[in-house]
Amino acid sequence: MFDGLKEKLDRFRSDVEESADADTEADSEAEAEVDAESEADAEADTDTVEPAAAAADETADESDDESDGPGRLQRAKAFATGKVVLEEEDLEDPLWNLEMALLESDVEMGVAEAILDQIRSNLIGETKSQMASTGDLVEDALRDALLDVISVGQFDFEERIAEADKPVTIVFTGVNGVGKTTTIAKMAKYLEERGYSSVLANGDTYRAGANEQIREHADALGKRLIAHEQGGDPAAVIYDGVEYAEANDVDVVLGDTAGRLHTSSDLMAQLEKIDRVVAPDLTLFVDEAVAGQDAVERAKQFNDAAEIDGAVLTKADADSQGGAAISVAYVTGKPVLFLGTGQGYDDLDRFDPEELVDDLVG
Ligand SMILES: Nc1nc2c(ncn2[C@@H]2O[C@H](COP(=O)(O)OP(=O)(O)OP(=O)(O)O)[C@@H](O)[C@H]2O)c(=O)[nH]1
Repeated sequence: MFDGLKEKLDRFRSDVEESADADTEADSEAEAEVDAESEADAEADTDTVEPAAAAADETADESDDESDGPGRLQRAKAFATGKVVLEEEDLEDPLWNLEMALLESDVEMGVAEAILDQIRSNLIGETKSQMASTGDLVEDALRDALLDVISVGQFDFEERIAEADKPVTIVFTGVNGVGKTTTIAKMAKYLEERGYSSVLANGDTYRAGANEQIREHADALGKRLIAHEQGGDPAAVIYDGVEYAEANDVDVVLGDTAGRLHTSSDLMAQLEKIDRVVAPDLTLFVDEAVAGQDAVERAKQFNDAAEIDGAVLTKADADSQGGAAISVAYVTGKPVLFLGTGQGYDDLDRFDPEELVDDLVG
């Protein structure tokens, strides 16, 4: 998962190391020069001269140093005390390469910029002791920057379910073919393992064969399915699911919806009606991690049209880029809550930003 992105992040670390180490060598030579010059000056000063001439000499020395740039002197001094200052010029090329790498990985442009800004402000002027390598500094800066964008809006899903009045109604939205129905089945299993019963309600009354598809999952998992005829009212199906749950002490209603395009005003009217009729506790947007920027754009559009509470990204097992996983929360302000990591019912992982960042950067 996200292997391509991991490699690119790793390359950024070695880029900065190379760039900073090249400067460190130059600084070490500069420091030797500074030392040699001060020794020579000290000798000359003791041998000679009038105080006024010595003051003039000092001024000349300072302007010599400034001609090399104040940063160079600061770095030479820092080097002498076993510390090195990272400067903008050390990061210029590596940051440019990182930006390209993030965009190639389908990270949304605004998200890539936020990551770069954060890294820049974390690293520039940063000193490293001999104990902390440049690589460690870069790793920390990357970790902070990624965590900032990935963990936007996170909340504890299980706590939310535990605390909500039962039945809890969760509606799943998203375009078709991305793995919505499979995700609902996985969620039923996930909840069961945590002690919650669930009923499935097929609000996808649009697509021929949708009832059969979800029924297969319901049968395989031993779950009750509420379904109406094709062409029926999706809000009515989910409403029946809620009634069934109330009558039978079922904890969670998992409502599927038709996966028509987000540009369809029909679909949005349908979601609005579901909102009015059953007031879902959570609306989860489902899309494929592998769809990259397209998934990010759809998440934004769905959220604009019918507010979502969080996202599930499926097929993360087949995604080496990671762009959607990194971008969706920052762009929508709503958290990624789960990753689909395979076709089996157990392949639904709680999205843990820290774990993901450790995996990407560690
Ligand atoms: N590798 C992998 N495949 C997945 C994952 N989630 C779903 N799939 C597969 O994706 C395909 C489509 O999944 P569905 O659940 O039918 O998609 P859907 O969004 O419900 O499609 P519609 O019902 O047409 O809207 C199926 O073959 C699933 O097995 C996942 O996390 N990883």
